[in-house]
Amino acid sequence: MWRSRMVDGEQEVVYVTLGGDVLKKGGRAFRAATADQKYLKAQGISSRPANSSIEVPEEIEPYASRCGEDALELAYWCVPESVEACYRDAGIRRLRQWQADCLSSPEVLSGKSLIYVAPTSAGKSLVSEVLMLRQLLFRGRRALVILPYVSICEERVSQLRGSFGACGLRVEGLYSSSDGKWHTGADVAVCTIEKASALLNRLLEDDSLLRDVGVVVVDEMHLLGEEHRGYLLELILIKARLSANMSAASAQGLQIIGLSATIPNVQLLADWLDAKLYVCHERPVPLTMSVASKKAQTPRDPDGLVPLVEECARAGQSVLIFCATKDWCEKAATLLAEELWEKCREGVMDEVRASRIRLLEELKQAPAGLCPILANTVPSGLAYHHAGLTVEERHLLEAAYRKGVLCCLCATSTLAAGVNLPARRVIIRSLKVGAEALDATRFRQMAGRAGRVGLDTKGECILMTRSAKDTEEAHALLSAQLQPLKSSLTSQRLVRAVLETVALGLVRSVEDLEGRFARSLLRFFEEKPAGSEETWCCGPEDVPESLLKDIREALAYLKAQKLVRVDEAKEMGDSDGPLHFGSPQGASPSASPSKKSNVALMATPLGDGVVHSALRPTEALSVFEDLQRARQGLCLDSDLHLIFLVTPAASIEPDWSRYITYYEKLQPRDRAVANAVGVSPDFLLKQVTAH
Ligand SMILES: Nc1ncnc2c1ncn2[C@@H]1O[C@H](COP(=O)(O)OP(=O)(O)OP(=O)(O)O)[C@@H](O)[C@H]1O
Repeated sequence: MWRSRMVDGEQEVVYVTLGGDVLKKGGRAFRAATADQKYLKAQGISSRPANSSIEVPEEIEPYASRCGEDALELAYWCVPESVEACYRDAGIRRLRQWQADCLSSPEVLSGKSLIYVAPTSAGKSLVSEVLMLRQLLFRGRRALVILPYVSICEERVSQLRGSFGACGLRVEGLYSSSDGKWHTGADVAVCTIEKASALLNRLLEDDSLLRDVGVVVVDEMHLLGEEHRGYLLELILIKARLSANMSAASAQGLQIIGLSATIPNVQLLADWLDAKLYVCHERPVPLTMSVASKKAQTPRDPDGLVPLVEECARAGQSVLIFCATKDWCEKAATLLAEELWEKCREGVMDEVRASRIRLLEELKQAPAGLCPILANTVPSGLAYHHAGLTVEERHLLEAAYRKGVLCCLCATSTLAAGVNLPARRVIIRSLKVGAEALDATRFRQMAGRAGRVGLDTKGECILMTRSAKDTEEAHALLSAQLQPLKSSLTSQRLVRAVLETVALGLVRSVEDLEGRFARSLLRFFEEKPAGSEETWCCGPEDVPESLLKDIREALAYLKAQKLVRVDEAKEMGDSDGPLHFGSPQGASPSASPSKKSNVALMATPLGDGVVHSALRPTEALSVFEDLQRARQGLCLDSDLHLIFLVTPAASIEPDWSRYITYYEKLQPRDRAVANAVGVSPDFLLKQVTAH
């Protein structure tokens, strides 16, 4: 394929050969392109999009002569030589046995969805990368990678650029301040959940989802059950699959690859996505877990943290300490630096010492300047790490820890869920995370950081306790199972799902909503009666009553808020009705459609606006109400009204008695603005009484 890419700010045209080598535009590239095309034509593969995919790359040169018989070789899976070399540089020479077993399904290699489960640090990313490469190189499709946090997105972008870049593939990160546009030249988009949802809506509007995207990779898929963001992840997959089933391109299909932690009902995910399930329990570096209860220690170190760190410091091993709060992190780093100052320096190579001094200089140059705590701790190879640090500071400290310049980080739980920074020993100092109790999911994430692949022969996790009750709870945590996955797409979240699917034209009638849409929900698979039909083409028969009731309520709400219109007069005919899937294109639906419920559903302009805003319907309606009020009279006497209008909608609950104190101090003109936007004395009184 010919590609255009930016190199040092200059546009450069390159040819990527069949074998994945990148050649600059010129005589050699043209000769290679002609030879490749001739060869592919002889194999019956034309350059027309409909016939251009290489279904069995193992039969095509140069892969045919490279792939051999050994499934642990990257070449066996048709990874181009150039990419293989990059993996080798990163320490990946051969696949692990479980990785090869997981890939070894012919159905998955030809595009069936896959859910796989493996312990932390098992090397889950590599499996998804091999499958992505097949879609990108041999089918000419694009890949969407969805990750839960910005920090992991950054890490994955640089890792994928390192490996995929070698064969001319371009990787784009869509998170934080990115404009969220997937530029045409980029083959892979790496996004957070929120950006992925907005991006998908845009792709669906352009009708380019199925034409372009061949694979969606979802990391940490068990987050689907998470209350605040999980529903958005479910909605992304619902929209993608509804679209895949509607498109004429569905023959090519959309492959969903989900990486999940061990949850008791992981089979549910596979059933829902009609995916193959692979489960591996092996950890490349064995993990031991223990509880350390408080012993009589020094007044400065009542928990006995210092000896646990000292043991590793003396052996030159790295330690991660998880603390409940930011304050604890800073205090722990200070305490350890003071207590271990001399010991931490013994045996430290001059080179490391010089690197620590350089790190201090770099921190000094960072926009926030050098924090006095870090100034004290870094020379001993210690630092704290929490959300109070700036992005630059965090990057500097993470890089230093990775290189071994720092040997101990005192961090909050966000580090466990974010970047990949393993340690020989993980110490969890409390059974609390902030004010909340430490649950099994977070505990596993933290413990999973123990043991660095290739560097350690084992990993250790020590859970510190302060009382007999704590010790009992800690032992329970060691053996605790994660909670079974349960859909969080309920009430107002279900309202959003109905609105988005209707506005995007993925659901076009009440029958469609109660049939195909209902069957695309994870809840349908949680609640469906045994033996019920699983095909998408059925109507509401078999859909559990409670689910139908909730969907009808969501629709009633949307109608009442004038976000969706139900056009009773317009019955959906065969030409404009929902496509019926699971049956050949154009074949009549197997379930006889009830004409009565086959009435058209469409979003109103306000409904479309709500979807475009990417806000929750309730938030968007409240913004709309504010804007309508502002249209009747915008108060420019002071800045308050404008500030109110541009403040992002957020569901925060203020301290109402403090709020009243501020309200009482407002100038009369500002108070008039407050009254005009609905913050009246009556309203405030009600809030104080209610809370
Ligand atoms: N076959 C392999 N040979 C050597 N190293 C490997 C192999 N596969 C993966 N790795 C390395 O193992 C480390 C962990 O891999 P990865 O981040 O994919 O793990 P993971 O299973 O996604 O873990 P987590 O759940 O913690 O994110 C990485 O440094 C990766 O380069």
